[in-house]
Amino acid sequence: MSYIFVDHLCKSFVVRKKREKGSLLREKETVHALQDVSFEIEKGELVGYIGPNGAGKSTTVKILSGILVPESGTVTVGGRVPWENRKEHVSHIGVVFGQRTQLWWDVPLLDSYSLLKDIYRVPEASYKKRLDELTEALQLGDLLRTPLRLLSLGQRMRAELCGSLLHSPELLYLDEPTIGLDAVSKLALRDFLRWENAEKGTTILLTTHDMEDIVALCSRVMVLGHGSKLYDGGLQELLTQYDTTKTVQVEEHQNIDQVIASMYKNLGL
Ligand SMILES: Nc1ncnc2c1ncn2[C@@H]1O[C@H](COP(=O)(O)OP(=O)(O)OP(=O)(O)O)[C@@H](O)[C@H]1O
Repeated sequence: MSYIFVDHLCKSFVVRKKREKGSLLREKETVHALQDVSFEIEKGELVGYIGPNGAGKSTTVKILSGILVPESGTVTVGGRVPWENRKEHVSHIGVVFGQRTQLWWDVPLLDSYSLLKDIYRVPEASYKKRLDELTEALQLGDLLRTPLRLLSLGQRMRAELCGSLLHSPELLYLDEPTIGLDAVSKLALRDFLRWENAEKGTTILLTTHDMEDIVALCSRVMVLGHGSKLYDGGLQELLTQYDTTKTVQVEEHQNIDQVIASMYKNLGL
C-alpha cells in the first residue's frame, strides 16, 4: 500500500444558513467539502495540492493530520489511520499552516524548540543534531534567542518550518507556506523545501495558491474543485493542456496564473 492512501473520502459539514428577513428560524444546509476523493502518494514524493478557495484542500490536510474525522472512506498514512491514534500519528508528521503558529509568541525561539523537543520526546542528541542542521539550512542561527513576535514574516516562516521538522517527521504538510513573503524569502524557502525533500527524503504535500511554488517544486499536482479531484498527474501535461499559447516547457510559462485560471474556468470552477 502507498505511504498515503486515500480511498473514496467524503466529508461534509452542516452549517446554518443566514437568517431570512422576517424569519426566526435559521435553516441548515450541508456543505460537501470532500466528495469521493481518492489518491495515493509514495514516500519521498513532493506533491502540489491546488484548487480554488473552498475546494476542500485544508479539509483534506486536517483529515490526513487526524484533526478531522471523515464520514466515509479509507485513509492511511504510513499504515496508520490518522484520527485513531493521534498522539502516535503526530510524531510522524509535521504541519505548517501559513497563517497560524505552533510556536510561543513571547519566548525566544530556542525555548519554543526545547518545549517541542519535550512534547515530541526527541532524544537530546538527535535534537541537537537536527537543530544544528535546520538552523543552518534555514539561516536561523542569529535568531534563536529572539522571541517570535519580533521576527519578520519571512523569518517567522523559517522558524515555523524548523519547529515542525525538529522531530524529523516522515511527512510534512504545508498550507500556503509562502503567503505574504517577499521574493527573496520565497526563493530561500523553496530552496529549503527542495533540500528537505531530496536530502532527508521527507514526503511533502504542498497546498498553495502561489503557482510559482508549484512550478518551482512539484512535478506532480493534484487539482481539487468543489470537493472532487479533477486532475492528478504531471505539471507539464497540465500546463500544456490548458495553455492557449501552447508553450512547451514548464519553465517558459510566462503567466502561470493565467494558465491555471483558464484551467479552473475550463473545469467549471
Ligand atoms: N469547520 C467547518 N464548518 C463548516 N464548513 C466548513 C468547515 N471547514 C470547511 N468548511 C467548508 O468546506 C469547504 C471546503 O473548505 P476548505 O477550507 O477545505 O477549502 P480550501 O480548499 O482549503 O480553501 P482555501 O483555499 O480558501 O483555504 C468550504 O465550503 C468551507 O466553507
